[in-house]
Amino acid sequence: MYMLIIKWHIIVNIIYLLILHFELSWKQTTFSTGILFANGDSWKEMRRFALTNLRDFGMGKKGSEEKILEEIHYLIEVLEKHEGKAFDTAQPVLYAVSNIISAIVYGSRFEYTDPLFTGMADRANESIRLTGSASIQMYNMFPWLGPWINNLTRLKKNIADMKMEVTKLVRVLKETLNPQMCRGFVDSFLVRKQTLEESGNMDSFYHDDNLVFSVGNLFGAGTDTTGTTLRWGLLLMAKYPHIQDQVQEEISRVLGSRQPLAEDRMNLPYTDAVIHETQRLANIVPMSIPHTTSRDVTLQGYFIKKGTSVIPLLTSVLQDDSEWESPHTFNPSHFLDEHRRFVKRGAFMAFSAGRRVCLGESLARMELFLFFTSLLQRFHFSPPPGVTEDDLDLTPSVGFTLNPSPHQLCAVSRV
Ligand code: HEM
Repeated sequence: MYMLIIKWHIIVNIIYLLILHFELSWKQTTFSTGILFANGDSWKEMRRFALTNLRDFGMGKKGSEEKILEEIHYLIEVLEKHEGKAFDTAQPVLYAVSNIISAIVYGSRFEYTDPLFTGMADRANESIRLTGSASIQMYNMFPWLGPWINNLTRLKKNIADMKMEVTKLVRVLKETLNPQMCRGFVDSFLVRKQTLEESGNMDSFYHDDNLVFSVGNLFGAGTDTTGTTLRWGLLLMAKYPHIQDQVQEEISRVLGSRQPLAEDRMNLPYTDAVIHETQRLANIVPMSIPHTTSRDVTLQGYFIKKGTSVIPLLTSVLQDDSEWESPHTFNPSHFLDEHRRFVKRGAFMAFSAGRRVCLGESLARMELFLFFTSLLQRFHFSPPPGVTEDDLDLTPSVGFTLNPSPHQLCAVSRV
């Protein structure tokens, strides 16, 4: 569907990229199996399993709301400790969202001071940055460059460390596994594996490698993305205080000081529009994830052979000037009608589209809403002393995802 919206000049770029990426070799660089880049039938089975189980362990249901609300409580405590002084939002936000995935995958959260946890979260974050680096992109096109690419050595080490740590955590869960009471995704995977093996199926997709990489991919895909979006939201609020005022006015009027819940979204149309507009403008996964055509296709006159690597440019939709009134400015009205009611927009494709659409969309949407409203209810965000709103830089730091450039904000308590 999104391919149809892409305009002519973008199509030309895609064709160019197709040629460049003909030798694309993601498997060699990052993930050899698991949900994200699983090949053949494996991805279908792993995706189906992950979707069902993540739903059971909280995604899109009451369970995830509880986990998110618990984590918000810890994040607020961390922000309060700064007592309104300037701090870098990156680490506290990253740790909070990492803990949501931890709770869903392992069945429990970690303390922010636990070195095992901070090591895993920091490493997952670094791996996303390395994956988007120019040298790794070059390696994807020309794998023979591998031995000369430092970032590749670093990325491979991160992946090996991640594999080792996940294996250790899985071992502990295995020792205490109770098939009647699954604590999270890992338990559920282990139970399925055990059941299949007991019935004589020793050759299923439920093997240790798929478990480790699925867990790694859930962390990789689910933390940096949500954390980065949330940080963009806070930065944009500090830069545009008149918009922050309107969000806070709506939250105070509708919720007062009570904890925001997922069901409040429909009564907070302005806040919802601000979150959507943040995702649209921040455009954090500009090139989505590379895909391969599963059959020959002809797109707007261009023939694309089966098996060709394709990079869908989400930017071309999220910032298409024929779809958005002011595509390059922060304008929450893009998602409001003349009665200030929230309106869905077909060109809002921050989570991509189609069969491989973001697997964590419903979780991410709930996280963004609950974190954003709870933080804005509690704090006023502003630039550090001596920095004006105009000085706050919206130039992204380029990687596999688009992060805000390093910055600090003040979170002044409103209560
Ligand atoms: C604001 C937050 C997020 C954004 C903007 C986002 C965006 C995306 C995008 C653009 C894709 C590529 C889809 C495609 O290939 O066409 C994707 C895939 C994926 N996302 Fe997310 N994502 C977010 C949060 C999450 C979360 C919280 C999870 C955790 C469960 C998650 C798990 C995944 C997985 C596993 C895939 C790969 C799906 C597959 O290959 O079948 N994402 N995401």
